[in-house]
Amino acid sequence: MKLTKSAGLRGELSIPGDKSISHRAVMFGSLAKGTTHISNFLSGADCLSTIDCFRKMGVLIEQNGTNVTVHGNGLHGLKAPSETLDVGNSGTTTRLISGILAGQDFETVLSGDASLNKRPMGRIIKPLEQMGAKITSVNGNGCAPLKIEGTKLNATHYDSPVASAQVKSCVLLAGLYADGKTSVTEPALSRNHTELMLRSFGVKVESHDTTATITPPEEMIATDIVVPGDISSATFFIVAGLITPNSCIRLKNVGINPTRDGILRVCKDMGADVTLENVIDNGGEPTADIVVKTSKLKGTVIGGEVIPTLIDEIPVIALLAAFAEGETVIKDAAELKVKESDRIALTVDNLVKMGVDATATDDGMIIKGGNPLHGASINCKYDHRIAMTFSIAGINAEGETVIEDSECVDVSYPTFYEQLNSLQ
Ligand SMILES: O=C(O)C1=C[C@@H](OP(=O)(O)O)[C@@H](O)[C@H](O)C1
Ligand SMILES: C=C(OP(=O)(O)O)C(=O)O
Repeated sequence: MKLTKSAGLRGELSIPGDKSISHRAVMFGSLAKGTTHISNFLSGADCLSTIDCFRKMGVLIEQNGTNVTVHGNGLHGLKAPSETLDVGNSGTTTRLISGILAGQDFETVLSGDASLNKRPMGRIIKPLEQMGAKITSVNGNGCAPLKIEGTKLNATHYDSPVASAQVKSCVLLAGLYADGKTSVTEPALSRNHTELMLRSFGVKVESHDTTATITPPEEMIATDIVVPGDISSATFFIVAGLITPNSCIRLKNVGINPTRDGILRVCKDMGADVTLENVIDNGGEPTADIVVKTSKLKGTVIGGEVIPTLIDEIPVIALLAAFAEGETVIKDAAELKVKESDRIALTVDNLVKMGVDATATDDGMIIKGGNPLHGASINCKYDHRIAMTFSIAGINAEGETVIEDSECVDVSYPTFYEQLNSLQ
């Protein structure tokens, strides 16, 4: 993909469905009794991997674009797959499904693409083993492929060393099959979509501060899910609207769950002109239209408890910081090193390539704003969020920017370039 400087972005976008919520709707619908209708489903490669895995375990799932119907098999109705489950590029699919598979009465093997098979799975192997699960890293390196021999599980309490919704969700989902209440405490609250959605499927889940507790149900009951727009996807256009001169963009129907809204807090701290309209409280997963205008920005410090609420947005927040006056420090974000790529190194390297004063640190980065950007050839290492971040950089740089392997945006945002073009 080739990009050149934009004269301004104007118009409105309907942001595609939330990736985290789309994954969970398919998983929980598959385990429920009855039919779950999902609307505004994210038809991105990661969520399609989740559909594929459950189809291979005998669940009838019909997909018609953003409408998905899941004919659930019930809590104990999954069938042994006849082949390895392909989790593609998706950490969420891998870690959440592992919790479910640990409690089945059959064996499965999970494997993904080159990036996925390098990501750490020890973080789920440890708590699952504490519950009595039989789960092994086939190559003995703590990564996928994973072999999971389903078995009876013991209820447990797990103190997670990381604020990770994938780890928390894995343990809670294994808890569906445990012999009593299972709880997880995390160092800071991560996204709570699992807790909220399990409740809407009739499961008792209690949340107190950073602890979530599940009581294993007899059955889960199907329900309909309307997926809000993905705030992580919206953030590319929030940043684009703020840094591109002469811009005014309305992003419609974006999920603003407080465990996901850190970007809005950062925008406020940086002095950005971002307003929320049509705020709707959908019972736990609120939505709003986000209106963004070109702004004069100032640097800030981003760290601590806000980090899990904006973890996937950090590469593009770093770009925002490059257009702010003064220094921005991003800290407590070492988790970025174990995403689809090392997002600290790759973000900083590519920002520097485009002329930004950016330095990587052990747990984040320091960006001094104000340097003009110039075009560059960007190797995104097949990381969708890096490809989109540097596409937005490209429309704000002198000369031409080329994004290699830009098709990887399909992982979370297949219509990204179409929507970007519609604003020019
Ligand atoms: O639970 C989820 O849906 C997700 C949790 C986050 O990962 P971690 O749990 O590893 O922080 C996030 O980065 C990922 O994109 C989606
Ligand atoms: C980290 C991400 O996803 P996952 O962990 O599901 O691969 C992401 O979408 O940025």
